[in-house]
Amino acid sequence: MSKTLYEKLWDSHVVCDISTDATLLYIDRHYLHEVSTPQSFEALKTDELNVRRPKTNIAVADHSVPTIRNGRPIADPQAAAQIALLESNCEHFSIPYIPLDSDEQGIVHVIGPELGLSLPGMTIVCGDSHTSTHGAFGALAFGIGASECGTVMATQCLLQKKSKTMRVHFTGQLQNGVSAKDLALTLIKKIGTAGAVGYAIEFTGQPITNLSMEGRMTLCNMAIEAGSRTGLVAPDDITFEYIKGRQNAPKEIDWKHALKLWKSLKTDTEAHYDKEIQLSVDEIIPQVTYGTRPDQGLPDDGHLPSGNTNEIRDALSYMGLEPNAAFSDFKIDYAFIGSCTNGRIEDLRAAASQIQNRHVAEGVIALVVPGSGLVKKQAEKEGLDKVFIDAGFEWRSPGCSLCVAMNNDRLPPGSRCASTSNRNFEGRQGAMSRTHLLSPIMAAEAAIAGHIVQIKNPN
Ligand SMILES: CC(C)[C@H](C(=O)O)[C@@H](O)C(=O)O
Ligand code: SF4
Repeated sequence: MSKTLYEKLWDSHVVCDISTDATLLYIDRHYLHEVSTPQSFEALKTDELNVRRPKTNIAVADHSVPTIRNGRPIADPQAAAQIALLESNCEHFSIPYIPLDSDEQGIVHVIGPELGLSLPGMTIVCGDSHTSTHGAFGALAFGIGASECGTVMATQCLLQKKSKTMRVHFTGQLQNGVSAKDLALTLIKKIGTAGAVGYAIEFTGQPITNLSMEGRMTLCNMAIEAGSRTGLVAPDDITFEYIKGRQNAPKEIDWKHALKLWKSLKTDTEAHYDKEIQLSVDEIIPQVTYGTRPDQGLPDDGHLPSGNTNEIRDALSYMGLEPNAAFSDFKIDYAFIGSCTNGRIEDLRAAASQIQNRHVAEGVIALVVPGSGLVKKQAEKEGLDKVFIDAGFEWRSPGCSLCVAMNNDRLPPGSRCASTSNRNFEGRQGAMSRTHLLSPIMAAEAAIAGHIVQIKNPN
């Protein structure tokens, strides 16, 4: 029987079907961070359970870590306690933990792939909605709740309801300066934040297979912002090339066996998707959101909507914007380049190349926060840190940073930020703060101009 990639991944992990709505799935990899796990560890302790296979788990602190590290203990007592708890829980249950001072520390969705821990064909879970990121490798990856994290640790299994399948097929030729972030924002603008609820999305078509792994991760990362817990790209030579030689990637004979399996991970030609969407990328321009949901993308003419629904009126009012105003009216106070959406080396390269000896605008605070220590190291090797610092950007240490107001990096009320992150909800970057989602080159350009700019001729 012909199968989609999702069905192949699902079927190869079924332990047993419990009912039409519940299947017990085997879980290959569990990522942990400090925010969603305290309660799961507590449950294990209360029920006197052990972790079934400790080495399939890997933990790292990212959400609450300060991105200015000065060697002193973490000043914020809540963050310090959260991180200390993760450390002691990992020690207690023999779960591998990446310490804060390691080069390998970083945002969980950046470090997993980078260390060769996210591989094609796996089931990957984490108590974090952006676990969809790892689907870029042709893995069945999805976010789970805190109590489910405990179940996975204790049993290596999870009860799940099978999703319907959706193919998002891209055609055409990407214009210069248009990135995976723009594809994601365009799709979300088209289908809405609930457009893919209940579906596992598979991204297909030449513009997708042309994307680097970084680009594919950006796209799958944002599948959740369209309502889908799972984004998938079938693995190919670009995937294999990315994985080869990474710390935890299979080696020698194991690599050969793995490759054989991985090459079979694609949707059969006759397979049926429950829903199909086609998108031509020819006309896609760099995107920016104006509102308080990722699907509130600015119309392509660069003017805000007229505010003819309560929803749009409320969004514009929160964002401090006038109906019908033009693009360039979005004066910014902050620019943020980072997060698990756009904090990878390719993102930093793109932003740095946009700077071209120019300087951050007066009054704008611009942060570059590499997604991991390894990204930071690589960027420094390439001299990107110098490009950013010379241009007036702050060069920080890895963490979720301004993507989420759970650490020291926070926007003051009423301030406006051009941000490469994935969520623009009210208060996301700090109480009463305003977020515009966009790509790394758009963020760099906004930082320099002091307002959002429609890039016509990107470098
Ligand atoms: C804190 C965490 C559970 C949350 C998530 O689930 O995604 C966060 O990472 C986010 O981006 O909002
Ligand atoms: S970078 Fe942002 S989206 Fe990603 S895991 Fe951290 S808080 Fe969540």
